[in-house]
Amino acid sequence: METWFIIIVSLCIIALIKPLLFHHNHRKNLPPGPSFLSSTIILLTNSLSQLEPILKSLISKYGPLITLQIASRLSIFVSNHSLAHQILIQKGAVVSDRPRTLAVRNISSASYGPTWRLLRRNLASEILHAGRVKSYSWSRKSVLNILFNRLRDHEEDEGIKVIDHFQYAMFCLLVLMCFGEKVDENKINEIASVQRRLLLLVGSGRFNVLSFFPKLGRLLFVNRWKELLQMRNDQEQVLMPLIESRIESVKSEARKEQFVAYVDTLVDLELPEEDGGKENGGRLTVKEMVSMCSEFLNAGTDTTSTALQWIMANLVKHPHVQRRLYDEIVGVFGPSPALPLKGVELETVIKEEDLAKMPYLKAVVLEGLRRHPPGHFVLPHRVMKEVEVQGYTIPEGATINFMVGAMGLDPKVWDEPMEFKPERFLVNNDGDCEFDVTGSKGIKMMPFGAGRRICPGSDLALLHLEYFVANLIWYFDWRVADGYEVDLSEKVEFTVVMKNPLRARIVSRVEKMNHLS
Ligand code: HEM
Repeated sequence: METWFIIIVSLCIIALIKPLLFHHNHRKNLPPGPSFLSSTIILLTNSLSQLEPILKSLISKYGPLITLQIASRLSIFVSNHSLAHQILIQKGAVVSDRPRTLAVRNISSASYGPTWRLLRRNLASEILHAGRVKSYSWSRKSVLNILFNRLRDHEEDEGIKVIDHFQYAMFCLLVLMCFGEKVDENKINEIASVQRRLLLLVGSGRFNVLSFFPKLGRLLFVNRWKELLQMRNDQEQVLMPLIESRIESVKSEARKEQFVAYVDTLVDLELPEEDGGKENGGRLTVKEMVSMCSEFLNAGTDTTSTALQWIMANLVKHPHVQRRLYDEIVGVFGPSPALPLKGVELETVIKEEDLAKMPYLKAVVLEGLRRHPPGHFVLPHRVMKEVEVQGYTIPEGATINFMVGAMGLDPKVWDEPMEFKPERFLVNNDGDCEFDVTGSKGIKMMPFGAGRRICPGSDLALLHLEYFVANLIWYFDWRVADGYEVDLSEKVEFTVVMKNPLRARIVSRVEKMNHLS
């Protein structure tokens, strides 16, 4: 018999006994949900994203606020946008912690407190503020060139599997912002491979038991624990030399004038004393910087390339939407320029400061994020102080999860929610695109979360998406590859990706011959 089976049975027994011992006073007033035994099995055998279909059937039985319980740990699921607003915005101060997970130093898993504030403020004010983002605009143009060259290598193909190129391009971009260096294709592939392995394994749910029961899990699932350590070790082997080389080169006066990379901002951070600040003289260790850089790379690559693929798939599937977007671009910037010879830099690109002139482009990107948010859940939040929601009591220590995917498709909020209709985001059908993606006044969808833990990279992500979509459509006509159908079925990896990746036939809008003549 499999060891994991014995463990699950034992955990189920603990699950049955422990709540009776410790939580009988709260149980009466908890949001409804299935029994401890069902909850335990559901939570231990699925990753958060794999839970979605099970949760949808539980919602139809119990309503939009559900409790699942495993041992003494409560997981609450919220599928309704106004409840999400009530909890994340109105009661944000008490739900902004994170559950304790496998200890790594980064922003997304930091407890709500001084260290989280320091790390998040550093990212927001040193890297993601508008001025700094603008200083990286040369890197976006450079990566657009890389992407175009890769696509043109396959222009004659029957159908290009574009996701590989999107992922590669996003990695190039984020690696540049993170380490400040252009690295060669082999190195990018090495970084991408080690980062994706980590993401996919964590996303598979195999490490859930280590997160739920960190001490017991390490003892009982020794091999799984070793596998995780090995992966972290591999990651350190790849990222540490890049960090160390950047630190060394910044020390030399000659490099000081160059642009600021994420690593540069981590070097001088002083951690609060109560959170390990005494070790290493209050500074982050290089291993901790590996975790921080890993978070930066994963947060900005997988999510954005997933979203880009979904958007382009919809533009291929709905030629009238692509046409309208193309007309808008031509209306603002004129006819598509000719592609330069391969290997020659693009002279003309749509500049990022001009993206704001295109409301339909913005609407297309927002519709992509509504219909296919890369994450169907935000990261779990931990309740810091007992809180009342809709007459129920959610106790301190409970975990709250928000069902982003379900909110974007709620027929009570969205007309024909399954359809791809960017115009729903336009005021008066063809005016401006006005939509508050932060949800601070009210939540209709929340692809970036909402409240104090909202994604700090949302503006950068929207810029990347608008910039790449606009330039890809200005230069190329995107068509369905022969013998292929755009299939919008989903598959859960770390993000929710296309089950059958997009294969598109990409035709340059202006023949190269025109340019040569
Ligand atoms: C389309 C692209 C992106 C999507 C859909 C996305 C979505 C999200 C979501 C749903 C969360 C969790 C919010 C919560 O727990 O309430 C999050 C957190 C986070 N994201 Fe993003 N994100 C994207 C791009 C980026 C980029 C480009 C960066 C930075 C380079 C970034 C950095 C982060 C960080 C550091 C957190 C943790 C915040 C915290 O715990 O305080 N994300 N993101």
